[in-house]
Amino acid sequence: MEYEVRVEGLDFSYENNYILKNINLSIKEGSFVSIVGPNGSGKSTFLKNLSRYLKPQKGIVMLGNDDITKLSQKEISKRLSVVPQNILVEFDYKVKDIVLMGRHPYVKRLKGETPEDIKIAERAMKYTNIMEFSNRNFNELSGGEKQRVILAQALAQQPKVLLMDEPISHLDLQYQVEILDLVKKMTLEEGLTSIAVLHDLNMASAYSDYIVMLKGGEVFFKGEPAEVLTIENIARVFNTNVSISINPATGKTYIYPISTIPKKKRDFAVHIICGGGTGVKLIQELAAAGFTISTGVLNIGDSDWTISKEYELDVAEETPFMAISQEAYDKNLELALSANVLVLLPVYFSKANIRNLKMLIEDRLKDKTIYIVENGSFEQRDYTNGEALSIYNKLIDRPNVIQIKEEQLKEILIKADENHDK
Ligand SMILES: Nc1ncnc2c1ncn2[C@@H]1O[C@H](COP(=O)(O)OP(=O)(O)OP(=O)(O)O)[C@@H](O)[C@H]1O
Repeated sequence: MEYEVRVEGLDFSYENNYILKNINLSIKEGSFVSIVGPNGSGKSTFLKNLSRYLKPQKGIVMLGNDDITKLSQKEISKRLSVVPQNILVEFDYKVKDIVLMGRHPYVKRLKGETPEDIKIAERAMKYTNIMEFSNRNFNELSGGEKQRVILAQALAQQPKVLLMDEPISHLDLQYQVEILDLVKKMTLEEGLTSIAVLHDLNMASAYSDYIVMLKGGEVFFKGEPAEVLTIENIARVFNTNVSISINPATGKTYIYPISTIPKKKRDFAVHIICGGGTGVKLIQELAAAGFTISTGVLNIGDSDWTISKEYELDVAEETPFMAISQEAYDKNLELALSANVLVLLPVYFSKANIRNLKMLIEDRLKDKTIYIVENGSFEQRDYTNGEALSIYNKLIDRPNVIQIKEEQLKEILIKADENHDK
């Protein structure tokens, strides 16, 4: 398969300060790729390594079939153009001259621009809707107008690859959509490969074929928008609670941030048996609703463990890959006993964590309401040769156990809390 941009084993550091670590990516020709990640995660540094403005200490960047280090600056400029984050134009050039500078890689020495160059620059100005101020001085323009001029210059370069660092940060909504529509159209119709640093995850979701999520200079997740922009991934990378839905108009993932300030602090305590990421969404929702939450037994480093720690919950924990010890079991039971209700999420059971299930049939918990969330068949989650299934079957027959869908859980717990307060 032909790849327009390929990055292999790229490491970059400023002096001894490692910024990018072992980046590997293959970006297909004609795709729209967004680079997302928190401030300081290395997005701009990564783009600068792609354009050879910065040179990686390790690894290679391929443009088509060529190693970028083997190409001359002029050759790179014919294939790749950059819309930088900070636009600095020291001399007060006219807009049309700045756009025409995009033709420099093509201009033959002593010959100057040809009528063809001028036509291409004008087309780029029309595309970006800046014709009306083509005779004005660049430094008089607003931030958004400047951003469009720089994009026009980049397009006048007729690149195969367009790198954009926060290209819509200064634009109002109309121009955000216009510019991203324009770039998207060029990827679809002209095979342009576009790689953009975007802060707005909803814009990234709407326009990208592929998203790369950086954290601490490493690729944390990459893939199609719906695979990358999940509640769990956003919580881990941005330390932020979001809820996600599918935009009915576009079919794309839509992200809503959730304030972490609980509307009401509740004494009502919920102990959640989870693991492997099954608890992330519920923990966020219940924490946002003000519940007192505990979790267990979770292996240290598991995504449910990580989010529990971020929310400073009480967690019964165990060393990774170890079976639940007596000590962890006792802590889990202690948390379960002090909670008002228990919740069992659809986790996989193996010999290592089967004690989480066994605990729920302890006599001491027979008066505690246990909500069980099932999302398929328990058999598929049983890796204990039937031992877990037989405990589970006993459990669901108990009068204190209620089977429930996960989406009903929050409302039921809110009601349970209100009844409990009366
Ligand atoms: N010229 C430089 N010299 C030394 N350190 C730098 C330099 N430029 C950036 N850094 C550091 O490299 C890290 C990554 O910065 P970078 O600008 O790539 O992040 P970013 O993800 O684009 O951030 P933002 O979202 O804030 O624009 C930061 O810690 C930053 O302080």
